[in-house]
Amino acid sequence: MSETKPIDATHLEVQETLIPTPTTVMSPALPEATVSEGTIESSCDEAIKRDVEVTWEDLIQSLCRLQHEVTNKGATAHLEEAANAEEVVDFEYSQSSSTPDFVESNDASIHSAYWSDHSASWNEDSEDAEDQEGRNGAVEERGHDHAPQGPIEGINEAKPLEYGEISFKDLIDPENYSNEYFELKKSHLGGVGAFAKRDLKLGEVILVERPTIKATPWNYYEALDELPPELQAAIGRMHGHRRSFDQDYPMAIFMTNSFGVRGGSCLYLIAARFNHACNPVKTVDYRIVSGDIIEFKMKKDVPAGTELTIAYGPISPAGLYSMWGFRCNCGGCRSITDEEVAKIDRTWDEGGVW
Ligand SMILES: C[S@@+](CC[C@H](N)C(=O)[O-])C[C@H]1O[C@@H](n2cnc3c(N)ncnc32)[C@H](O)[C@@H]1O
Repeated sequence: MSETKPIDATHLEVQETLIPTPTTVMSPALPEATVSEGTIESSCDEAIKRDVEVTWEDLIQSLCRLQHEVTNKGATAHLEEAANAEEVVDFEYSQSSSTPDFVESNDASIHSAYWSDHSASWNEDSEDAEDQEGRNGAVEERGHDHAPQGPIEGINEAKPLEYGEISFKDLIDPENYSNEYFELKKSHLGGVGAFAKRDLKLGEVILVERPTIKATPWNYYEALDELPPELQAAIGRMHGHRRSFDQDYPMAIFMTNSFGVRGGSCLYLIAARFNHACNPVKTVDYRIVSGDIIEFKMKKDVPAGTELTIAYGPISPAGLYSMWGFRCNCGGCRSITDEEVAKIDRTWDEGGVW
């Protein structure tokens, strides 16, 4: 088990705006962010309602709108910046993300984001813009005092770990990771999940992690090649949901598990193991600080043994099915119907969303 101790992270710079979600949306030529201030609906839902196919353009447009809704003022600038640079724009997985308060604040059915916001704020429950600004300003003070930290036993034992650095020993065996707060083990939701080892309290920071890979879909394979074989093997064991027939498994792993950050997507071998629950039900918020360090904080009190969940982003149950391949049954959302599933499956049969 990794040891933890309070850390002094006041020097860390908090990232301005982040979109948390384990999902990344590729957009070499990013569509202009046509935004509305109204209710957020995913393109999948919209398409289903309109009885039309889900198209790549629908999805991108909807996510752009979501991003704007979530980050309010900040998103437009981010999108424009990304478009100018022809960058990938990621929507955290909400393995996205959601900006501060982001996801949750905007749509009851959407849940804050897995791969969260580009902002310093936690993707927790809604707060008004003024409050968010205040929180952003106060981030350093309130910040990292409970965060797990090294040194940790194992290969790196002699060298103190940086803030959020997970030991190599843990990274090459992530399925068995455990710290003071939670352990990874088999989940009834699917695959591996994170479970509270003791009663956890609202506000406790339970995980801080640096990315093992920070990349875009265009340089992901090179980044993967540069890792030690043990880390490549650990990544190769992760779950990957293929979103189209021409997506290979390594890319599916990256897309299923990475969180969008400014300028790319980050793969965190521990954070990626948290399963999804929609906003009202999720128990953990997350945010990105210093560009690419992810922090998970308890959103509510939970008893020992509870599976800990984050929201994969501002996304509907239909979107979750399309992007991550599961039917959300968290109790906090309207479950996707068999008819909707069949419609999305037909879209895949005809070539996938993107
Ligand atoms: C980022 S991974 C989460 C960790 C994953 N369970 C594992 O074993 O590595 C996302 C995948 O976990 C599963 N998953 C996450 N949340 C789920 C949920 N609420 N219900 C069912 N499956 C879920 C889906 O297979 C999804 O594609």
